[in-house]
Amino acid sequence: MNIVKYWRQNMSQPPANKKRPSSTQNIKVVVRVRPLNKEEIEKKVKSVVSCVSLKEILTKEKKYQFDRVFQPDSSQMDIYSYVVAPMISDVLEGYNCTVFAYGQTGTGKTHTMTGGDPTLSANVHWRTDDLAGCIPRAAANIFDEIGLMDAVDYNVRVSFLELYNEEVRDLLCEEERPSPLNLFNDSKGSIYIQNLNEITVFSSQDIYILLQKGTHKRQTASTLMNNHSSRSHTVFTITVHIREVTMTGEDVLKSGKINLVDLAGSENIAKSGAKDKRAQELANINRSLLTLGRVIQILAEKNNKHVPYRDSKLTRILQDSLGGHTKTCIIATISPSSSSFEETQSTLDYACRARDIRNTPTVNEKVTKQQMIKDMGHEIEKLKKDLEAARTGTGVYIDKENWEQINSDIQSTAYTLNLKNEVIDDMKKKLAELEQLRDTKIKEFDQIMNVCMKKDKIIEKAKHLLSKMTVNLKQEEYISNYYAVAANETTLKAKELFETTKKLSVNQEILQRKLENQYYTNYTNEKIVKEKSVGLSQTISSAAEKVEDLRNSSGLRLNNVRMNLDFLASTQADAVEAKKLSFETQTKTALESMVKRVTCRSEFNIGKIDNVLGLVENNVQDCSNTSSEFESYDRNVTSKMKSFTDVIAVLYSGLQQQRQEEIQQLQDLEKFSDITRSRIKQVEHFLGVIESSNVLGMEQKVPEKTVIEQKLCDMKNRSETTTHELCTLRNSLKLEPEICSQYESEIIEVENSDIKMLETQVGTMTTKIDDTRQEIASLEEEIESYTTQVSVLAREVDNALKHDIVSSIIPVQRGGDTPKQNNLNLPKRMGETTLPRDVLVKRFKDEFSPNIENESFHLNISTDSIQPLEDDSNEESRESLESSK
Ligand SMILES: Nc1ncnc2c1ncn2[C@@H]1O[C@H](COP(=O)(O)OP(=O)(O)OP(=O)(O)O)[C@@H](O)[C@H]1O
Repeated sequence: MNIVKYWRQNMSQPPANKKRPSSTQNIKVVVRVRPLNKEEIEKKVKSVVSCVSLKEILTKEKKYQFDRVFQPDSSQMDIYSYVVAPMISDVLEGYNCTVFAYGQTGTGKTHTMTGGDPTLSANVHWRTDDLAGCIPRAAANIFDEIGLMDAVDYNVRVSFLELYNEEVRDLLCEEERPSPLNLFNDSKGSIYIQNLNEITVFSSQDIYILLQKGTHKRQTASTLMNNHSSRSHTVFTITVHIREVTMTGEDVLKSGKINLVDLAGSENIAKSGAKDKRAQELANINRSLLTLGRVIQILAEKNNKHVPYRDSKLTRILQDSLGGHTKTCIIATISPSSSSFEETQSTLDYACRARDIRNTPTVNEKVTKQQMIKDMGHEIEKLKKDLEAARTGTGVYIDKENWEQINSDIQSTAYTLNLKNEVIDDMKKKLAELEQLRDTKIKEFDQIMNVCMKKDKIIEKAKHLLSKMTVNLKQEEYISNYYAVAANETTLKAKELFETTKKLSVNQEILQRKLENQYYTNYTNEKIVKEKSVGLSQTISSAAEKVEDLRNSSGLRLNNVRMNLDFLASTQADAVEAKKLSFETQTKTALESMVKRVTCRSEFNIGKIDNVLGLVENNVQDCSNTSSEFESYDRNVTSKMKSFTDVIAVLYSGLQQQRQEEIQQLQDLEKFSDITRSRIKQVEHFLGVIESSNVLGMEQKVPEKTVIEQKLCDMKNRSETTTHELCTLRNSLKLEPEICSQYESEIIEVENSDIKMLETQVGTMTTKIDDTRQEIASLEEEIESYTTQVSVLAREVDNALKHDIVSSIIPVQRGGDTPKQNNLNLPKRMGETTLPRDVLVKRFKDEFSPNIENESFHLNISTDSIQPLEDDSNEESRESLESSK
């Protein structure tokens, strides 16, 4: 086993467990815009992309940013220098690198990766060759670089495969029946393509030849978009193995490779016009590109989703280059043509997404010579054991052919096993994916259920709203019908009004003429009234003067009457007062003389008189208690009685003798009392006369009746007291008849004089009352005459008004017949047509509310069903109008 074979078997991909940790970096993405081709120039196709800067490109819709943008005039070398050249040194350092061209068909992928026929420019240096693409340049560049290195030993190997209709083909295989190329995941997780030829090359020329050979074998076809359209994806791989000696003198083997991928162009089937086989090719191309796009999308999103590398062989082959340990660069090729705008936009979006993919480029492990010897020693040992077993017959000896057959069977079994394992792995992964998908779907289902429930609620609400809206719609129909009827009615009313207005204008003219006549007549009458009013006012003023005179004269007379009455009242009061005083004085004097005589005549009956005197004293004290007016008199009597006590004592003896006389006197006193009583009656009679004579307020002016009655009452009391005393005296002392008669005569005298005086006073008063009556009668006559005069004056004024003014006023002349109001045909219900909406809505609800909830509710409104509003409704309308105001 040579070194290269060893490497191929053990180190073609860096083993996962032997990789050194490295930093991640984004995939490099550049855009190359091809120039307009001849055809496009002829058709004067417009360019729809513009390179704004080295890193920005602008389409008519969007601006994109990339690691670099190559304009249409960019050279092949420009692309190579920026994209591939840096990778060559990486490859030589032990990195795996990948460059792939992606883009719409005919945009220059093959031109960029391969370029012109490299064998034709064999004598041209790759740097100066204008046509050479990235692959021949990389080949030449690698050899240049290796030549510059102090490599002890190196090996450059090339493989070239194509992926056509999901089938891997070896483009460098010269066998007529090539072995099938199967993809394996080796024990280290890397992709291994079984039976793929790797041809060792020693110069760039070797590579050019192989490239040319392989390119010839590649599936191409002429399409509408490209005369030499590649119908397959190709991967051209240059692997470099370098043996070098370390500082410690140790031999190490390092390896790096570069994959140069030229993808088949994505294409619109309709645009391409592909049919049958070509359509099948295109579908496969598009499917694999779609998977590549999905892988890029998932890797760019970085959401730890499963990356579907296994969905296509293209992505399986490129697995390590996308999100793996490879340094990767994508060259997106686009056409500037406006006819390809959609594809260009799609390619740019695709490329833009790919910028987010992050790889972790890792240097392949260098293998030491010792390790290699050790591993190879193990191998030799195994083979030795097999040989020994064969020689000694302890093992199994098998014929060479059989052995090869067994080996091939083992290999095919291993292959099948591997396939099965792959299938199992795939199924496990798919199972995991399905479980994940199931969980996701359950969550989605729950979410959908929630959404459904919400939607159900929304639908319920919508239904409710719909029913409401239906009712509203019907309500609107009802209202609009109503308004239509109302509009018709209004039109009719308007016509009626128009006719009425015509009639009114005629009537107005008649009324106008009447008014003018009326105005003229009123003006004339006003003038007449003014003239007559002057004479009437004079008459009224003379009447007023007369009334004033009468009022004055009657006032004077009334004052005289009043004064006379006042005088009469005052003189009467004075007379009564004087009479009172004289009566009291006389009574007092009479009593004093009577006491004196009694005292003198009762000397002999002193003991008995003591008793009588005590009684008299008690009586006098009683009299003083009953009347305040007699207090002073009582005190005098008492004091006199005291002074008389001594005298009485002296006279006591003589009293016995005079007893008979006293009895007589008592009898006389009784008579006196009778007379006094009759006088009192006379006074009462007198008072009655006075009372009956009160006319025209005289009652107020005559001395108060109550006062006289009081006095009379006092007199009665005193008279009774005196009578009582006399009785007592008569009974106890047997008063002498002489004394009594003397007393009687004295008292009669006093009484007579009093009565006379009273009679004269009464006569005077009667006379005065008669005078007053006469004056009142004359006054009444005067008032009557005054009333008569006033009534005469009033009649005069009345006559003047009736005859003088009214007879002078001109009667209003007729200006024509006043039109009858009945003739006017005015509309009676003008308010009906302007019925407010609120009222209509209320009426609608009242009429149809029981049916509104019913689904089958159908509003069938005929114009007949709309009745004019009753008074209540008018009231409502007015209320609603007011509220709306
Ligand atoms: N940058 C460029 N400068 C000059 N000519 C170019 C450029 N890019 C492409 N072309 C020309 O355009 C034509 C189509 O190019 P190419 O075959 O490389 O496209 P493609 O993308 O590989 O197409 P497909 O996907 O169909 O294979 C070729 O004739 C090529 O020479």
